[in-house]
Amino acid sequence: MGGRPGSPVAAVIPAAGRGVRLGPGIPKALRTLGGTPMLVHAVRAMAASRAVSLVIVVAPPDGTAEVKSILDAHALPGGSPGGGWGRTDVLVVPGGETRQESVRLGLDALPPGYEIVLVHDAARPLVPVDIVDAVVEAVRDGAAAVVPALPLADTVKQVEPAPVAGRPEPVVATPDRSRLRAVQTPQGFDRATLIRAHETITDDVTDDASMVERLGERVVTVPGHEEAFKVTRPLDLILAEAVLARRRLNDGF
Ligand SMILES: Nc1ccn([C@@H]2O[C@H](COP(=O)(O)OP(=O)(O)OP(=O)(O)O)[C@@H](O)[C@H]2O)c(=O)n1
Ligand SMILES: C[C@](O)(CO)[C@H](O)COP(=O)(O)O
Repeated sequence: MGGRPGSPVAAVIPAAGRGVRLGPGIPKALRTLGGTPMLVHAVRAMAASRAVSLVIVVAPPDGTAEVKSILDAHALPGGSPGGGWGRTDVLVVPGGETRQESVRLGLDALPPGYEIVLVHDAARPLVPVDIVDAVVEAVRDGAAAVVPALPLADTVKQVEPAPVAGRPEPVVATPDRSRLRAVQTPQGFDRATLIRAHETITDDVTDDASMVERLGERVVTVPGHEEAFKVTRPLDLILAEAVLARRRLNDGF
């Protein structure tokens, strides 16, 4: 592939999940971190990259108006009309039943001209801009799909799942940990490849890059970052608050 040096970049942020594993409450993306909704942190993280000129937020299906008003309330003063995020425009569309469906609905709203697309979980609010830029650069250099990845700290076992949760599960294999990676977002794509993947793969998958793999296309990694972790369970929220507090201390506000 020849590379896409100057292509404008759009980011789709799926934010329509309920956050069941985080516990009862409002949708996860709207829960606050340091007093600011997680989704706003995620939009800021994308807009912090000079490459990203459009963010498409995929909101809970019954929460589009609320998400728009939250984003308006946190927009920068003097931003572009309807956007308010400096160089970056922000659109809000309703999401679906699964993450995969929400991403597809976000892609349906993608205007022409954006040949590079990032997909970033609202649930990864603290991803550093260097990771966003590294993913963009790798797609601009010609990769069809790019994922930020980290080595694992734990040994991983493959099991025969128990019919009842919590019961012992027979271990069937221990994959070589040195060849495993935990992958994060933003994942970056050549637009046409990502759209073809979403049109072709209909069974449930847990990330967009695996859909591209199933097309037989090459997916590559760039180094991820510990602070790009996904807020999934209650302890993650405590960790995210601590990371944010440390950043604010270091930045002097
Ligand atoms: N129907 C869905 C489900 C998930 N997501 C988004 O996909 C990202 C990753 O999903 P996850 O962390 O699993 O979030 P939830 O689905 O909200 O969490 P849970 O599985 O605990 O309910 C989140 O930003 C979430 O909002 C989405 O846009 N639409
Ligand atoms: C896309 C992802 O964040 C990559 O690690 C992850 O697969 C999302 O999983 P979830 O169960 O939808 O949170």
